[in-house]
Amino acid sequence: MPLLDVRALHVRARGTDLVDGVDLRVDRDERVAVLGPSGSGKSLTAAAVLGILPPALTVAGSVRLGEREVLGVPAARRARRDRPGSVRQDPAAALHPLVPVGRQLAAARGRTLRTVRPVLTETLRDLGFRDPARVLGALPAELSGGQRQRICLALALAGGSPLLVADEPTTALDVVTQAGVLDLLRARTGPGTGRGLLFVTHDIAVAAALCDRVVVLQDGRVVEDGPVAVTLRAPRHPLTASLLDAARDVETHLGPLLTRRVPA
Ligand SMILES: Nc1ncnc2c1ncn2[C@@H]1O[C@H](COP(=O)(O)OP(=O)(O)OP(=O)(O)O)[C@@H](O)[C@H]1O
Repeated sequence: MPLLDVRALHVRARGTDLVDGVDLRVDRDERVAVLGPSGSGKSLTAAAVLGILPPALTVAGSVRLGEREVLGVPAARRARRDRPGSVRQDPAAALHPLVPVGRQLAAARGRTLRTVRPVLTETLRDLGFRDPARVLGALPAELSGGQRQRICLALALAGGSPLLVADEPTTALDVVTQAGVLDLLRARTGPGTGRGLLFVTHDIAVAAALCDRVVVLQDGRVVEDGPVAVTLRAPRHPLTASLLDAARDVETHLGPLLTRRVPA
């Protein structure tokens, strides 16, 4: 049984289908990229899975987490196991600004900081923090953007759901920090971890580097769905081909710069 099974998902605003019959699934140990241009319905699809759609939007279809139907159930009314871990583009917005990071991480586990301090210290060390004690006592504003995003990843992992939904989690980060967050996502989800990842991005290079399968959206509809290696080698839909061409253009321009050596 898939971790996530979305069938014929519709999200509507005032009679217009913004998401128009999306089917997608994420299996255990699988990383799936949802790729598409701006406005194609990626974030609304992710929001429907997470239960965070604005109330003015109406939904139809089915979103199953394991065997449980959750479509239309807001995150706040869901059982903990039905709240997928969530990593968003803006980590500052995902964290309470006035509560120390350690207390937020403990609360995500439904515990007090005192009882889970050793586990959290270990988790933060695993996520590359050299000074976990300071980080546990810090307010989000006292951390860098990349550190905050790693805390959001820790929060997402602490929730207990085997499914992670990441919506453009690296878009706001510099390339070095971006690579670090992608490495962590690669290590914590996918083959051998028992976890699945739904990864929303407009960046085909990031999708290719991280995910096993890619689902391409255009105007709220799935236009292509297949293994990353096959789909990107031989795209069947013109949109996928044009996204690939754009990525190749960047590579053509960057290639000479990347191989140029700094003179000694
Ligand atoms: N609350 C809302 N009310 C009405 N329309 C909305 C609402 N939220 C999003 N939309 C519209 O729905 C469409 C899909 O939006 P969505 O945010 O899912 O796109 P996206 O593919 O994630 O784009 P981006 O990459 O720019 O984030 C867009 O045309 C957007 O303007």
